[in-house]
Amino acid sequence: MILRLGTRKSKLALTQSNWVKQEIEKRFPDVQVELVKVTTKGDKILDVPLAKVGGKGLFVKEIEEALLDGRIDFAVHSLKDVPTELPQGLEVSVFPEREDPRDALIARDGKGLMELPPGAKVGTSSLRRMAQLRAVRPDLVIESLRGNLDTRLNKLDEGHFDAIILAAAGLKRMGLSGRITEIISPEVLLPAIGQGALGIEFRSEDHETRRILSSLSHEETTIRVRAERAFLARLEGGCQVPIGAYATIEGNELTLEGLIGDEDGKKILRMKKMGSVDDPEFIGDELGKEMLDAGGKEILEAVYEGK
Ligand SMILES: NCc1[nH]cc(CCC(=O)O)c1CC(=O)O
Repeated sequence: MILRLGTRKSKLALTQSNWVKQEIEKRFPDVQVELVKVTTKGDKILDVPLAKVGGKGLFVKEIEEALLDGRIDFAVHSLKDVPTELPQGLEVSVFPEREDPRDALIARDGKGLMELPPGAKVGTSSLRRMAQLRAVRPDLVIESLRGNLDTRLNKLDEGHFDAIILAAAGLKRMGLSGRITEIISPEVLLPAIGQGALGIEFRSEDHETRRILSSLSHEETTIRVRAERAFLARLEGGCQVPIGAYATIEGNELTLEGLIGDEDGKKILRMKKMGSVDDPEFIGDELGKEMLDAGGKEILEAVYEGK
């Protein structure tokens, strides 16, 4: 049997898709996974800060069209790029074991975040990173940095920046963890919702594909990302607003920490909620509600108005 896996063409997407292909073929000797390359809008617009392009799901829309058309059977996404609302008939419900969810600093001369000289130029295009960086190091000059991983590292190496911030997971998956000069603690930079996790998307009615993909599902990852994504759904935010959420599990207890900030890092609301691992959606939704009521709503409205 052949399963067609729709993938973006970036090196990271291909690495992730090939990893899933291998894992499936290892478990199901009579299944063959065939990669089908799909170009997304997010891959074409590489010169404009993503926040300005707007629109959720820039990296997934064309892939979802291919899924709905039946040109492909499933797709592997970086979960943090996947909006909470999906087209009718599709679902993202299989989550393999999460890679490192934290952000990483890559500095040209090996310095850590707090050792960067005053006024150092730091590249990132994520509003979440920008807001939190400005809160701890208001002196840094933060500038937009887009493009795939190689492009971003090249811009650092060419001297356009003193340091850049990237998700540790992408670097690790590509074998580039040697470039990391500091893994930044979630206490300083709360990660993006779903960062470091993969989400596998398929047609809800395709039971055979679901059965095969389910074998890759990782329980702890699934509980954590379900809580984080319920928080995101309550905030109705895409990755274009300064929000983050990070879930951890100890025993039967789930802790979810959420963040809502404004772009200049002047207002940052950070709250935590704990509960049972049995109901991650409840914890995510409740934390979202509590944070909106505690001033998050006003912060988000001001961010949206500025656009
Ligand atoms: N928004 C881009 C994006 N989407 C997924 C990753 C890689 C890490 C991951 O799987 O979370 C990245 C790059 C980055 O943020 O540095």
